[in-house]
Amino acid sequence: MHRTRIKICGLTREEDVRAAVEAGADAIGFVFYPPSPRFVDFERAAELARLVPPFVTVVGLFVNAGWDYVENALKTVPLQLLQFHGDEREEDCVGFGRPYIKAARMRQGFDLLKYAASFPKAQGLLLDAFVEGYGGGGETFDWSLIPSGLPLPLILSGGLNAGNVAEAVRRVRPWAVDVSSGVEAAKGIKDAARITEFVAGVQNAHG
Ligand SMILES: O=C(O)c1ccccc1NCC(=O)[C@H](O)[C@H](O)COP(=O)(O)O
Repeated sequence: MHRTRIKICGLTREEDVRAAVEAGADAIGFVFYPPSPRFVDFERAAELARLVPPFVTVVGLFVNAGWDYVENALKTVPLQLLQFHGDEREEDCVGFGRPYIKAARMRQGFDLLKYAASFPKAQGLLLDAFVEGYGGGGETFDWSLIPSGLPLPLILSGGLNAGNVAEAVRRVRPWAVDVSSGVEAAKGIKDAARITEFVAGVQNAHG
């Protein structure tokens, strides 16, 4: 079994970036969605990104953002991967000169295979729970809704934490996991111990 990659999302503080990198995160995410309690502006994100060493991917998360907004982010922040977490279509996600992943908001009756087919250029599909406010809600979804035969690497998210991530990895076998609320002391404030426990939980899943 491959090593499950780990992304920690919604970082706003220097100590949290350091804690994520130190714990072994493969990627860190900045939320560029102003209504979010985890929102950071581009200048702040650029400062935080300076703390990220090589081979840890810096991801920018957008929700229904305009073209100029994403372009401006890219001018200021060294983003290596774009995460589109809203109602974007394929044509809204390509053309920025960066790979992208697309979030799917999982719920009963949602046709994930059809959805995946509408993002042929995506590098991966991030499965999140359907929550008000688009994401970062700390809620799990029914993992049995995930069909087999997905054409893209699967990134599992939504309500993961140190207590459930090992079971999630064993059951779903995702390429990667993504967490925000589950490693927080408060919204936007990460907790170093919870980050370390979460990473250990992923590693435990591999036996
Ligand atoms: O974090 C937010 O506030 C947010 C707002 C709008 C869209 C997405 C958002 N976050 C997404 C993530 O942090 C993760 O990709 C994922 O949803 C995990 O969230 P959580 O359930 O809190 O672990």
